[in-house]
Amino acid sequence: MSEIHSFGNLPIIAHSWNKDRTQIAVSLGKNDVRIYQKVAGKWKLTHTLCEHLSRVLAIDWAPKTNQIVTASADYNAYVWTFENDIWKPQMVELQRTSRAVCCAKWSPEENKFAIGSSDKNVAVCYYEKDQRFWAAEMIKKKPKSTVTCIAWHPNNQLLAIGSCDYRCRIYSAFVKTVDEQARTSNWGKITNTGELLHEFQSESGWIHDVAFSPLGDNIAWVSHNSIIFAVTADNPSRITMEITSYLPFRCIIFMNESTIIVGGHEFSPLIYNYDQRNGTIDFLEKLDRQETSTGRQSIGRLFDQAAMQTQTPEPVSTHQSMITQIVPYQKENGNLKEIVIEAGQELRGDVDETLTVELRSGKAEIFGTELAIGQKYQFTSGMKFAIFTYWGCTVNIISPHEDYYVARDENPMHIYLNVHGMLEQLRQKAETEKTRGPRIMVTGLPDVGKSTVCRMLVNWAARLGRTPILVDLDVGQNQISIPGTIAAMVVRRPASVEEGFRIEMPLVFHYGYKTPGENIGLYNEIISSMAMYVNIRSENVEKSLISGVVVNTCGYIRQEGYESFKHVAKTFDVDIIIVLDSEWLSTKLTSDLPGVKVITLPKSGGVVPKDAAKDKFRENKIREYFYGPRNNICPHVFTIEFNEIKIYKIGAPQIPDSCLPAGMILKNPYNKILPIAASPALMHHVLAVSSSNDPEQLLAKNILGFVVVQQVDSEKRTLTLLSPQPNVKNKLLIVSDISFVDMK
Ligand SMILES: Nc1ncnc2c1ncn2[C@@H]1O[C@H](COP(=O)(O)OP(=O)(O)OP(=O)(O)O)[C@@H](O)[C@H]1O
Repeated sequence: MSEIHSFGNLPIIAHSWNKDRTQIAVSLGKNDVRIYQKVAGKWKLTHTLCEHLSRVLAIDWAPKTNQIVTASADYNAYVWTFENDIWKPQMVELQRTSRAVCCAKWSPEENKFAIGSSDKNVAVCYYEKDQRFWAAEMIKKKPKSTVTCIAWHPNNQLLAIGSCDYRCRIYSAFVKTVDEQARTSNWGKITNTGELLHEFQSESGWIHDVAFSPLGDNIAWVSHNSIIFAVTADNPSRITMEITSYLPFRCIIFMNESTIIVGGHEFSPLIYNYDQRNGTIDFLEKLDRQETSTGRQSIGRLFDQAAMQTQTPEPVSTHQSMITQIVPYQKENGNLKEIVIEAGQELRGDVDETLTVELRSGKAEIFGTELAIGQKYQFTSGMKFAIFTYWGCTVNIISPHEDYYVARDENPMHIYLNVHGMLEQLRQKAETEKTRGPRIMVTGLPDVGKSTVCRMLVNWAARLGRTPILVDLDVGQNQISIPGTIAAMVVRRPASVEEGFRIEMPLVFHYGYKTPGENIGLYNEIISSMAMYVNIRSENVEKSLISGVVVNTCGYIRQEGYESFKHVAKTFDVDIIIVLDSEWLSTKLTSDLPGVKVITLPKSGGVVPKDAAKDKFRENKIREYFYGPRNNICPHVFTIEFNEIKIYKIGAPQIPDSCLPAGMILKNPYNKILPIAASPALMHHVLAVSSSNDPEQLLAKNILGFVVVQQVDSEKRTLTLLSPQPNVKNKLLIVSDISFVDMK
């Protein structure tokens, strides 16, 4: 789809948009720059910038600082600042430039810009605050001919230029005065301004335009001989080129890391794909889908008398003449930002739509999982993350929103790391003394980061080759299994940044509710069963014994909840209790559990109550169970007869003794195993498939998996089930209070 904006009949030599695309600055090949503003859907000329004495060849409007740089054939460049409804010019001090200034571009951070000129000069310009003028640092190793184009690397410190000596060069554009420190780059070490890092030889065409990809890993340029060139930072010695049969190209941009758009004398923008791995550039499509190449025809017609005489009507094309420049109008993937995170700081994100993170240099981790350099991690709506760096790092973030920030507040990560250090010492001691490794329970009020601390502790342990057992007793938001269960697993490798733990052979017990308070007796009983299995595993596998156990709890601390904490501590025989952000709780636990070491830790400022998001989280967790973390699994839907399965409910309602038949005493109703008949009341409920064949053992045995009731046909006496398996592995099912409506 194309939109046409018209600014008269003269060719547009250069143009640049303001930040929100409501204004545009154009050069129509004269010595002025015209600024148009959209008023009631029409472009209205609002300002004319008159200071140049000759043709304006380049314009760049810095979106954030709202400054415009213009370059002209009058050998000058000006920076225009908008004050009191007037654009005020200030000349740039380009002392050694005595030919036309052909190109000018702001750096991504807009604290400097670069210009290129016909007398082979390239200058990086910045504002001298003390003396209040725009100074220029000239690049010494200059090209051997006119500098025609400039592109900035997203890291703000590398500059690519193309020139008429058929070469494309990458220079360091680090300027001491404005750049705090030199950044790392995958194109080589950045040092002083003008250091030449790469020189790429093109065939034999003047280079008209050059571009870096959004992440800066690739560079591409076009030359007058209709060739597209591209190089990737991973292999800078290999220049990929595509010799095309089109008319010469004048401009090039990257849409993403591999998609390139070129334009020029052909009238229509063309899309190509650059495959860095295979070293190929392949044509994809014409953006302006014309049947015939209008540029070729009109040029042909200039020399073709016969054609002129017959006066064939000019074919209609969106572009009626050469394409001089391509500028992104609306970015599909939001803005890319390079962010430097200082040592000990955390970058936190609460994702609105989608967000991509890439570690460019240094070391960093997300909740204890190390990030790999160059790998892109994607987060979707509602996800939270925190990138912590112990040594300092640089990351690229692509997000359509500003849904991330670098936290400057006091960060408890060092304290958490110290706890990990202490646990590791205990493991080493256990290893030498052939005893048991540490068993930790993490408690606290709701939403203080308990699950996150557990995740970090087991991730750090796994990174050292340990295999701790993670036990998650959080029935509302279990990290291992679906809501309404408690679960345990051996952690052999750190959790995936995007998908969490890789769940291999988890041990899962059915509970059936999202808070322990719904049936605290049942909750405590299944905790006892779980503890028994975990103890057996630890005692029988030496590595597990040494690596220890990390138990996550619910934030349920009412009277019975507190008693439940003590029950957990006793059944799992924990040595250390970590209490997050609650002096009251740690004091009480210290006095009630004298043999256990209680440590109080602060909560992270990044943890925020997620009440509204909890239901969404639960729904996502169940969806993930059936459809996979990336929606890449296709579950089964099948029908089963009522008599093929037996459904049970655990826990009878508490009935006052006065309501029971005389003499009858209802003992422990919380763990009563009640057979129930299949009925429409089961619709959308999760059913846990027990590993037991004996109904009496339903409480003591673990769960094999889950199904969801999608339909109940009382007439045909059938149930339609959503299931990860094509059948139900066992015939005894336990109904859960948790439901899932499959909207897919
Ligand atoms: N440092 C951090 N920066 C940003 N977000 C964080 C940080 N630590 C944790 N979070 C996020 O805060 C939310 C709450 O954390 P978490 O689930 O660990 O708390 P909890 O105490 O276990 O909650 P609950 O009581 O519901 O079990 C989660 O979405 C988690 O990803």
